[in-house]
Amino acid sequence: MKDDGEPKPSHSNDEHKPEKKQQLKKENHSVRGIRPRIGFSDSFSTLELGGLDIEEGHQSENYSSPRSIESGTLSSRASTSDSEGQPDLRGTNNNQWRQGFFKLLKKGSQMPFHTFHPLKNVPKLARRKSKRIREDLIPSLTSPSLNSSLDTEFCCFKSSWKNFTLSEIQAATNDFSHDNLIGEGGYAEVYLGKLEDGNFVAFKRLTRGNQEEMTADFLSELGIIVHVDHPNIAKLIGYGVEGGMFLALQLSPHGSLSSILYGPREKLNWSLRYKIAMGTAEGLRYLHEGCQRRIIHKDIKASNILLSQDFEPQISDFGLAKWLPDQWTHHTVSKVEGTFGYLPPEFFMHGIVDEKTDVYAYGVLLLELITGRQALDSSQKSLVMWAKPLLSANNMKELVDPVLPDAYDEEQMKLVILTASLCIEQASIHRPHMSEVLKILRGEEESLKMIKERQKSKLQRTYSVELNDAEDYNSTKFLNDRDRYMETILSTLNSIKKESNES
Ligand SMILES: Nc1ncnc2c1ncn2[C@@H]1O[C@H](COP(=O)(O)OP(=O)(O)OP(=O)(O)O)[C@@H](O)[C@H]1O
Repeated sequence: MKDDGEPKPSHSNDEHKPEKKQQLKKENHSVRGIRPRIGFSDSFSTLELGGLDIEEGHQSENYSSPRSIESGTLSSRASTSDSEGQPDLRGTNNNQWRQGFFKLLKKGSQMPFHTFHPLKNVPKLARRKSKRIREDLIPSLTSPSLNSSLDTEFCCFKSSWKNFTLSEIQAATNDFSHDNLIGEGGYAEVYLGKLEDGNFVAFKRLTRGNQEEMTADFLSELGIIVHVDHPNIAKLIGYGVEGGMFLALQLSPHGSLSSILYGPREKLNWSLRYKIAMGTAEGLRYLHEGCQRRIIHKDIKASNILLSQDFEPQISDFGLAKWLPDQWTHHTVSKVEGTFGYLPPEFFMHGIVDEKTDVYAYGVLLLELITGRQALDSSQKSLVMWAKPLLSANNMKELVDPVLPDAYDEEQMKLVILTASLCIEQASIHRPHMSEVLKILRGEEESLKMIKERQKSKLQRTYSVELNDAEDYNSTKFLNDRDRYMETILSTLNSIKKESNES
């Protein structure tokens, strides 16, 4: 990048160098596509829009994820839990708007997206009640209610996003100059771009996979990010579909949390870390409970938390995110997607995805903020495994990042440690929802009391009841560990309460 005297992201100086690029490549990138991505249970955005070819008007009716084909499991669709009771997405009923979508993307804001008018009286989907998936409640793609919802979604697709031409992106990024490369994930390169009006943006260019894989990832990310609007979610400015697939995102001047936490982390004093913990929790609560649909991010990790000028965290990278219909308690996937070190046990064991998948990853993120250690260290040792004995022993001194010697608010630290402990509970039912997480982090009396009651009653329960509740976790060792763990949580709660009574 030319030195034009313009402000640059603080991380740009060294990240532009080739050595830094190599370093970026070693980051703990997300895994996508080990198992086939099929079935309605994937995000509507991926699948509904995934049938589109990037070339205008070229649309395959028999679309399927190329990963499914590669893994040879497409034909065994019915045997995967993804597909059980799933409606056929390859029906032609929605072809009309499928065909239109890429045309709209290419035409950009001249073509208003509210071509898709909302249908009135769209029935509100009921909140889920039972633990099991009610197949009779699964909306059929051809059912009027689902089509209505789709229309409602797309009426919200603002036309204000800029459709960048390739030459505009090239001009902004110095023709994808290495000097402008500010980030690299497993699936994309991110370039600093300077627009004609002098504003800076981040251009995310999808780089991995073949055309169809990239199309599915691009549309998945675009399909989610255009529907969300929250101060703690990365902001989309525009997109480009010429000569590749690009998302133009608001530039985060400090880069990602991982670039600071695993770089010059002395910069991250405790109050900034607490702010990042709170803001990320707010963003996740919004995704899970506050926006039009339940969105599971599925890849919460330090490199997907971007930091604004004043260190406000913004959740980014919706390449793996899923929409869950309200009637579904969870969604079962048949492939491992996400990032090692952040994935909960039920995901590894049964492919279960729900809000608690993100809650677990958020717990790992809290541990990273507390300890300054990475989710997986250089020898692939998990932070959770390292931290659990210290959490059980309530060993705050050993847990806390050595670069924060006593320079932290002890009350806040205790609350964050407590929250992390709860979020990484092995059994997902014992993890809090994000709205509860926020209450705990704020130290709200009522929620602390509730946790205390819950922990007490859990301690009183017999092992057999525990086993029914969480059949995955049936080793005596684990149950012993958990008892110790719960006792620690109780004692932490007692000390927090005592301190707040004294003050
Ligand atoms: N808006 C932005 N502003 C500044 N830097 C950004 C921005 N978006 C992304 N980056 C940087 O680029 C990196 C890679 O981006 P991103 O995580 O979206 O790519 P990815 O290929 O989807 O990653 P993953 O392998 O985790 O799936 C981020 O970790 C961050 O450092």
